[in-house]
Amino acid sequence: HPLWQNSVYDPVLKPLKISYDPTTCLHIWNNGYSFLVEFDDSADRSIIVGGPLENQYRLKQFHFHWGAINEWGSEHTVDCKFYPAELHLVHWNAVAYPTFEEAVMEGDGLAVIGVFLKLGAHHEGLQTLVDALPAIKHKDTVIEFDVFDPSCLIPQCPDYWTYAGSLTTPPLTESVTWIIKKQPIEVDENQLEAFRMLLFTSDGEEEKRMVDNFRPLQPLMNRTVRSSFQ
Ligand SMILES: NS(=O)(=O)c1ccc(C(=O)NCC(F)(F)F)cc1
Ligand SMILES: [Zn+2]
Repeated sequence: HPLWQNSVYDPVLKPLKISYDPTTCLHIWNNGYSFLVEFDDSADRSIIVGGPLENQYRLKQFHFHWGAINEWGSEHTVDCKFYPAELHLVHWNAVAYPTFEEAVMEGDGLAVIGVFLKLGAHHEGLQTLVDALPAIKHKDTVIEFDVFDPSCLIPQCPDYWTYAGSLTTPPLTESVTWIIKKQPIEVDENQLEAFRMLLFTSDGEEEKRMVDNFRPLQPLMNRTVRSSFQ
């Protein structure tokens, strides 16, 4: 969604508090749309609270969206500008709902932190993920991933935009409180290229490179985007 132009500063918005336990990391896999790092969400061990949220939310997985070239790839824009990639950290409201699947259907069910990736310096923390990608080149391949702290992918700057939105892939349910960080993280060209080496296709099928796995921009309609900063 086009951020900034239609956003209004909300002084009531609190800082977002993020506390992840790196040992809740389970595995990294290629689901045929993106690559996901999944976490053990059977207890409140990796959670976010505060910001625009009423409850605390549990981390379930994170994944990315990216383009075939650096001119586009993100699912949100700032000043009409796309970033080459966007990270989504997906959390669910385990206080209000017994399962993730149920939370997906509720207006306050999910909270997704969006982080823009921009071309720049090498990102040490991301490299750990990049090194695992060749092992999950094909759809439905998975490798164990024991310890990873996703906080290393979230910029220090506390500023964010927030709005009530939806999943960006089917079933597109309107269950997401979006929290988009203003500051991007920097990654280098080799790291972006590593994303583009993944395949949408399974082993043995005709290879289709996993690129442009983003939803096209959607109209904001009558939604208000609030900013935590002036
Ligand atoms: N790209 S996004 O909006 O962060 C996004 C986040 C999560 C899901 C997801 O879990 N879909 C599976 C479900 F829930 F069963 F439907 C889809 C999209
Ligand atoms: Zn996503």
